[in-house]
Amino acid sequence: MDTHLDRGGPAQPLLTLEGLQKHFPIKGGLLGRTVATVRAVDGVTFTVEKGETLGIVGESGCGKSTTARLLMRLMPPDTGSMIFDGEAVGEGNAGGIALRDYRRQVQMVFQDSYASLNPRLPIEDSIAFAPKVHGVSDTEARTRARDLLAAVGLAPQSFARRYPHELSGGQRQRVNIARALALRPRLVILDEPVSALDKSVEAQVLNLLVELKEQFGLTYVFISHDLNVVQFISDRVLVMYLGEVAEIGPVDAIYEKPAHPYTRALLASRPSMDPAMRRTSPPLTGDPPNPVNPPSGCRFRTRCPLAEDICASSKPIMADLGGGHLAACHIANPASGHSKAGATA
Ligand SMILES: Nc1ncnc2c1ncn2[C@@H]1O[C@H](COP(=O)(O)OP(=O)(O)OP(=O)(O)O)[C@@H](O)[C@H]1O
Repeated sequence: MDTHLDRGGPAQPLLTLEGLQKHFPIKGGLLGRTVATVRAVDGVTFTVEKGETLGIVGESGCGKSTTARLLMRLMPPDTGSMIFDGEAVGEGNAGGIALRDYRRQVQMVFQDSYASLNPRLPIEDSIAFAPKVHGVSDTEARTRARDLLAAVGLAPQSFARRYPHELSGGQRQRVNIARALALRPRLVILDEPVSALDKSVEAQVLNLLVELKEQFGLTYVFISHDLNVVQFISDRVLVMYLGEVAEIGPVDAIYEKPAHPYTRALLASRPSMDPAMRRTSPPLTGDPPNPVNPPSGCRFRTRCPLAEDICASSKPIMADLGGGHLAACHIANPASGHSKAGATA
């Protein structure tokens, strides 16, 4: 029971991440010493609210998948804290939630529909596997697997005993979604779940995800480089650039009134972009800088058409633009004294 809601106060986020950092050492030389460090995720703070879909977008290499792996605790962060429903993650004996319990409540669906399925097992057995490991009886796990196959639109009587190679990519991804739901999670991390699918199948799987979220009371973190897909499925959107959060806010604010020049440039790079916005904001050019040695101050400044001196000398803080919309940009921050009308139009 949610006591915050009972008291009529603001709902507690399902997940709160504060100052999350993950750097990867690059080893070199005969002695295998660390010669450089990839700053894949570099001080990321955000919440995931109960029942929402939070989309995460950004160019390749900006740290989306590393963030997903941290959220799943497939690896520990170097620093930073994770609070799940009010409990510190990974601190079971210290009054928090143990990793085993956390990993049951948070599940993941990957882009590669083959990767999470054992090619030698009928799909029913793959779905039933995790519940059995968690102490569910064989009969109950099998019943659960068949119910989930039906829920994802694959009639159990004709699909349960099939092997992964006997399915299409879309059907396999439906099985992966069923597998992710088998432990009755509260949060599902979807990392590019439809990127490998044809457009028509993509729409079917997205609609299925929307239905399942409602049916099972789920919360989603949906990672994608496809801005149209993220716009369709998300309640809020987080924009990442070079390991940091550039902007976060309700989906309509991000798509209709993007404040960060990076978000504006990303949106302007879409083929379907509104020509009015393309006039005020040029599309992205070039590649992001190397995350081993990111630019000082604002990391986007080397590609930003609005950059000023302050952008090199000082890191922008997250400015609150109202209505849950925040952006880390000196130019977009009305309180900075550098705000330009064009930056928030
Ligand atoms: N295990 C690792 N060792 C070293 N560097 C890594 C490792 N994993 C990721 N990186 C680097 O960290 C940065 C962020 O990678 P990440 O995969 O999180 O980005 P991404 O936004 O998900 O990109 P993509 O969309 O291409 O998957 C990249 O520069 C990547 O090369």
